[in-house]
Amino acid sequence: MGSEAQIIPSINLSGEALDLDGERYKVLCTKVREALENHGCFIAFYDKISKGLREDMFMGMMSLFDLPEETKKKYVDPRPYRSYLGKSKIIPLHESFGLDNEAGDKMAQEFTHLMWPEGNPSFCETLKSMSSKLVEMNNTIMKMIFESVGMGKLYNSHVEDSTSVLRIMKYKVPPSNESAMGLVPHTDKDTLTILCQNEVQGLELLNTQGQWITLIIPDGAFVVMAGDGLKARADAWSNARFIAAKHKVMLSEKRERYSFGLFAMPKEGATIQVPDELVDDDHPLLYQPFKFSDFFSYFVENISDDALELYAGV
Ligand SMILES: O=C(O)CCC(=O)C(=O)O
Ligand SMILES: [Fe+2]
Repeated sequence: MGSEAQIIPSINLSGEALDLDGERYKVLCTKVREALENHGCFIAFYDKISKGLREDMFMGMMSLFDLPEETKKKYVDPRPYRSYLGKSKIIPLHESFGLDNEAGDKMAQEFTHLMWPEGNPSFCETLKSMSSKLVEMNNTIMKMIFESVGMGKLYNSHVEDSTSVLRIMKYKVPPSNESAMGLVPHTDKDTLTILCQNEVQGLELLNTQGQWITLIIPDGAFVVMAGDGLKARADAWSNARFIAAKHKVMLSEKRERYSFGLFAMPKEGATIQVPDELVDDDHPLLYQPFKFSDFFSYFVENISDDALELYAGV
């Protein structure tokens, strides 16, 4: 298992690496693209998100999940994967919140006010700072992907068309000595996911040989994963073929696992459509044009591993 895990590339996206001159920056962009083409995933080091900010985030998350169940249940949002989820029959060890970044800083204020009516200004600031830095990281990676597939000119309109959700998660310690499912196998439906965890491992990836491998994520590193949205979009931009990483969470440690992540996706109403000039015999159309939000609703109603193929596949 361990040696398999090592094949998932680790990519240094620190300030210095991003400041490389033209040729070396291009090499880095290629590394990002190839990781997403070959594995749907890579481990990223990103120093613009400091250790202190990560620690503040996990501290705040611990006090958030320690709040009474009735308080946490007050967080309700009609859109999927936002409302507080706890005590689920399918994934009883998992608890989560999904905060919409569309509302910007207001989201952090309203959320912290709802959870702590007396206020929690420090966690509010941490949430604002973390979500804006994750959005910046997401944009940096998306720009590299666009440049690597020769579509740099589409990057600005992509940013305008995108939104994101910040998900905050806790996994309880499994009740017996055996490992237990924290989150069922799935691909993310979004464009790109960036995850960060405390020191408790548990994320597993289905590799291209069909084996589950445990990702050993170094302290402070991030996991970047392509979702179904990137798979479909990359096809539409340039016939690029990315893998949407299938993953799950398995818990075996005697400590609670905390993770948070940015899920970037097209805004409501954005359509994914391959331009005619990109379709030829060598690059046949893979997906019919579709509205991302309609696909997402379809997925929520018909949970399926092959939702993208079933919904939009040619
Ligand atoms: O907690 C994690 O590390 C993974 C979370 C995840 O896969 C998800 O929320 O889609
Ligand atoms: Fe996921």
